[in-house]
Amino acid sequence: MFSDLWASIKSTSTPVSSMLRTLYLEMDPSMQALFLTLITLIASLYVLCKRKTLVGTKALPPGTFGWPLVGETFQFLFNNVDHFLQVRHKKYSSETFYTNIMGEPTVVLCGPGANKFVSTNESKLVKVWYMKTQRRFFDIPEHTHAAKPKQQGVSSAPVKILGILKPEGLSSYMGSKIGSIMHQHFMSHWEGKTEVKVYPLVKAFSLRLVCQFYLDLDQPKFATELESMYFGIYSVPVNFPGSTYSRALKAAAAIRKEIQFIIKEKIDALKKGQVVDGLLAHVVGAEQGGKYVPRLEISNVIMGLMNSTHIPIAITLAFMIKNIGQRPDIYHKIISEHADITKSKGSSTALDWDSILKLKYTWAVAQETMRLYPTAPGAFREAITDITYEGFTIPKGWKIYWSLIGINKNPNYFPEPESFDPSRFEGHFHAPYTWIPFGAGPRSCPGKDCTRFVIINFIHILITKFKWEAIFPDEKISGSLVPVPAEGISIRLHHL
Ligand code: HEM
Repeated sequence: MFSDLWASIKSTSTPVSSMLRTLYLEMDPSMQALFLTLITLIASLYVLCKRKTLVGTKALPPGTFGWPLVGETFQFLFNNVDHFLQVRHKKYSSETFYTNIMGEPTVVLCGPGANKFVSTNESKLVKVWYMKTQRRFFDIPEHTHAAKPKQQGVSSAPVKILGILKPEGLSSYMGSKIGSIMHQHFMSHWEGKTEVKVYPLVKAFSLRLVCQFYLDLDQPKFATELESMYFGIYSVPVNFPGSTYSRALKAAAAIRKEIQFIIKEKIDALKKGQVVDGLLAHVVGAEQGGKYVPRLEISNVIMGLMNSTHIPIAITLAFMIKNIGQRPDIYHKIISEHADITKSKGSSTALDWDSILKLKYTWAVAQETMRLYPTAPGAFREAITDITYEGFTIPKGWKIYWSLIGINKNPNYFPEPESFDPSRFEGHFHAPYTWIPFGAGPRSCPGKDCTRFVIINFIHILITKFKWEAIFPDEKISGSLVPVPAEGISIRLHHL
């Protein structure tokens, strides 16, 4: 907090701040600490007074700002997110409340009404807002709200990548790669084993996939860095040595440096007229106004995609495998669904998109997994103007935390919410806007089809080669905002 405060004094250039700066620099270290404590106290009092004024003048939803400066950031980041929401829903008997997260006055919205409201008012009443962690890791300038590239038409690089994520691109481009990656993965990690730990294995698989797919690397890299960065997004952005945030910052810098180096290699090869293969070469080679797309831009897009793909796919696969292993009824239903496809295709090649679409029950199992073990708990927006929502005001400039999972375990929307029941997603659809793991509206996830493609392909190979059961069905789940299998999910394997 002190370092942030000092950083903001350093970066502002009013006469008062220059005076404070001069004063600070002339003090000895003990006086400097006292000085910062005093400033913090004064700032807290100021924030308290300002809050009183804000709360007094607007018809805000119920809620509290929590502690001065830190607000309810710690409860949000470190309590289980379901608990954070449930406590406040009970207290305020509403799916809308205000709080302070990451030093920002924030209204938390959840429920079908909120899902429809936020997703249909993108760029009209709300715009995307990134936490400091995201801005620092992905090099997003403070006031950039990263409108979708295809809407702005600025850069062809991200558009080219996102095009490949569409179903037709997935089958033709990713299909050939994923087939051989899965074959090698199962040969080296599963074949011949009688017991395995699933989470480390599926992480290794998805790491290999992202390295091969996005960077054209045969040898996977960045295992620790990508994980640090992913979980560092939900950390307190104070950069002291050893903190989650500091580790994640270092990890992001290391990944960016390495990716830029790989991009440079591709550019050099292209300049020499060599034939360069792979998605990255395809993007790097795309010229904009006679120039190659800036390296920084490409590396940020690639980092974002690696981050969105690696851990979410691994966590979803791990919990899906665990639940299938605990439920013979689900296992048998999946096996019979895959039998026809296996007969016509064989089990060692990747399934094409048409086959993926036929495997509806397997997707229902994945959907139920994402309901109970969601990897994208929510997203931030900023109010572009004073917004009236359900009779309350969300003042202009306030942040909105759009909880995508707030009703995932609400019995009004999902009866017997704790039971793993894929049939909820079969045939009859749940009510609109009740289940949106990939978001909704113009900023919804462009990786939804890719997720479905990878997960179903993986389960297809697994189910046609093995039968399994979970060794510790009651294994604990760690993680507060994103669920992580605490012990890695051990299963007993039987080769078919
Ligand atoms: C379990 C898997 C996944 C889940 C649950 C998920 C969820 C989400 C959600 C909820 C958003 C919207 C955030 C918002 O509204 O601000 C999002 C955005 C995004 N996702 Fe995914 N995602 C998954 C996998 C993927 C994959 C595999 C990719 C890449 C291939 C991907 C790429 C992206 C990108 C680039 C965005 C930003 C879109 C934008 O800002 O317009 N995601 N994801």
